Amino acid sequence: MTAHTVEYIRYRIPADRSAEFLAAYTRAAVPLAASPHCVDYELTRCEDDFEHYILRITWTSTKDHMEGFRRSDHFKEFFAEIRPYVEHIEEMRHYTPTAVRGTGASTPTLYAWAGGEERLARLTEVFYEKVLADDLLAPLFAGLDPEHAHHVAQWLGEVFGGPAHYSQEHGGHSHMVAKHLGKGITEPQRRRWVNLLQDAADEAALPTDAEFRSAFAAYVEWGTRLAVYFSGPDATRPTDQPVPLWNWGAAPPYQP
Ligand code: HEM
Repeated sequence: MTAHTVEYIRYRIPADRSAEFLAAYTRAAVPLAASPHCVDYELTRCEDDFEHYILRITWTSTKDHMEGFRRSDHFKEFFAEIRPYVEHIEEMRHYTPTAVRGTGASTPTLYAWAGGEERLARLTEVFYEKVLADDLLAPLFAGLDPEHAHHVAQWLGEVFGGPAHYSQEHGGHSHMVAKHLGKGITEPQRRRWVNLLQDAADEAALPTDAEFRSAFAAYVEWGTRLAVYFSGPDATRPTDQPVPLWNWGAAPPYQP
């Protein structure tokens, strides 16, 4: 779990000042968003009592908030806008996220959207038929375990938000990565793997909408480049990590 902290600031703003309050916060949000210590923020208004507002700010840590943001020029700009409302604050405290968190089902997982277990099984079946008939890839997969296609379908299913069968039955991320150690995958082989998987996605009738295919392609690009790295001379078996969970939209940049 991350060390992020969530600050809640509860305001009670007299009804006749709410328009200027919202306008001030719209301006204050600019330096707030510009702070490298701010992860995200949201100001919400109570539906039952319009005078009540809650501002939620996720900080990289309490220390970053108190010693980074509070001493920065961003804070000076921010505070200049919201100073008139400080007297209307009812609570201003930091909260530590607990393990009870998650997302709801309002957006289907990539797994569900793709067509679930059956469609991914079809994908890998078609794909490995192509791989075994391919001049560049067939030598890498000589003597392939007949269960391989099924295992890769389980892996993809878990990555795309489906059941955790791969982790439960095979050992998770480091187990999968270790399967590539020492294979010496070349860039032309990686590119061929990507191309054949995209062809297989068409043949196995995976959804063709732009959103699904861009998320799918992004994962395949990411995963194959990792496979090349871990198959190379400098790689060692990584420590145990959870299976990566891929989602819709852009992935955030990797920041160690
Ligand atoms: C998104 C990219 C990739 C994914 C998700 C993936 C997935 C997997 C998984 C789950 C296994 C282990 C299967 C098992 O547990 O039995 C595996 C093994 C393997 N993968 Fe990949 N892989 C990827 C990229 C690549 C690429 C680019 C190549 C080569 C061009 C490759 C070649 C192999 C080989 C040779 C094995 C070992 C097969 C064996 O057991 O003999 N993989 N891969």
